[in-house]
Amino acid sequence: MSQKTPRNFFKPLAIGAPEPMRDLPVKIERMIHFVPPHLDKVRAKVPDMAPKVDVILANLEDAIPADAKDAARAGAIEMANMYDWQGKGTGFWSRVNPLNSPWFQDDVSELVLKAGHQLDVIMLPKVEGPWDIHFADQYVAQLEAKAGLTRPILFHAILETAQGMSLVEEIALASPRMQGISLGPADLAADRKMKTTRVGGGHPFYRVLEDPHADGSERASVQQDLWHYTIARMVDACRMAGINAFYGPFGDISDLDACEQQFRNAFLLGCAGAWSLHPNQIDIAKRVFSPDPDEVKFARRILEAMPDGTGVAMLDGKMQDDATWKQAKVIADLADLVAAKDPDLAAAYNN
Ligand SMILES: CC(C)(COP(=O)(O)OP(=O)(O)OC[C@H]1O[C@@H](n2cnc3c(N)ncnc32)[C@H](O)[C@@H]1OP(=O)(O)O)[C@@H](O)C(=O)NCCC(=O)NCCSC(=O)C[C@H](O)C(=O)O
Ligand SMILES: [Mg+2]
Repeated sequence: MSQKTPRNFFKPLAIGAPEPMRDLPVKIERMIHFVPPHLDKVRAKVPDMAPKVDVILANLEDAIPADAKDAARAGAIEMANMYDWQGKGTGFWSRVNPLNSPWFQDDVSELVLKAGHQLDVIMLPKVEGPWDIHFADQYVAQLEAKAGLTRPILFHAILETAQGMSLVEEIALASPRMQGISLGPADLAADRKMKTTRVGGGHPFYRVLEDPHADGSERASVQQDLWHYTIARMVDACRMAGINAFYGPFGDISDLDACEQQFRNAFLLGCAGAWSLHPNQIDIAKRVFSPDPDEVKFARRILEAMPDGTGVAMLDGKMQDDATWKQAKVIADLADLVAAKDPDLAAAYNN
């Protein structure tokens, strides 16, 4: 048997390392806000930004120049001490460099040994298979033991290679540390040899054309979603493993409408949040990944109409049953989490 036994799955991988979590913390993670830690001007904004977002991520990988990797790592460790992350509830994550890079070992060891007490999640890029998670899992356990940490640091994998895509279910199940997976559309497009230089969103050439008309009139054609299959499969793998799926970056910073549409597609397909690369994407993610007030009120009506979650009811002409009760529960529970952090939305959900 190549799999660990169920009992061994939750055994610490180093003597002295904290017990792996059996249940993940329940948090809202509507936006994972990327910060380039080597830029003093942007890093200085962290204490002001932290209360306004759900997660701040210190990015050490792509978008950080090779000659700034040490500065970015030092900046990330400084960020750990710029805010009371564990006390105030905003997630503090860091995206480290790839496991085969010359920077991975220093990234992970310095983050865990010097910032582990504040670090919630390590984001692992370019994950090829469960073996990457297994390696990082034991390496981090050794470092946690050395640092005397009492809370395990969780992992978030980026789905951005064709091999990783083919093994996404095994990646999702590879460790108790797994808390989520994000789509990385740029690297995945490159690895798949897709013919687009865009970071997420659609492409004007990816369309469906209507059949020819007898009268030769112009045929309607509609742009299609390049990412539907990928996001849907990622969501299935994550939900099967009891973790959350996330849409990653939307690179056209100036196109707020297309960003919102891409985030909304991901939300409707089951994603819990998205990356925000720029301040102008934070409110888009907040708006999209918080349930709509009218949807919340209707969901609560479904729960009230079937208190024990079984049977059938008609609401506004729509059939409700055990399945829609579960759908309603997803929306109502998310609304409760959002309302606890966002007084404006709390008011909108309750008026
Ligand atoms: C994309 C940017 C380089 C744009 O920065 P800039 O040119 O400075 O934008 P603005 O002039 O509009 O900035 C306005 C003010 O906002 C501040 N700012 C900019 N970015 C951030 C930020 N992320 N957090 C906080 N504050 C930010 C500027 O400093 C300006 O402030 P002020 O002058 O005081 O008004 C930049 O946004 C950026 O670097 N974003 C992060 C990009 C990133 O992390 N990319 C990597 C993730 S995507 C990826 O790796 C692909 C993925 O893996 C895949 O494979 O798909
Ligand atoms: Mg990438």
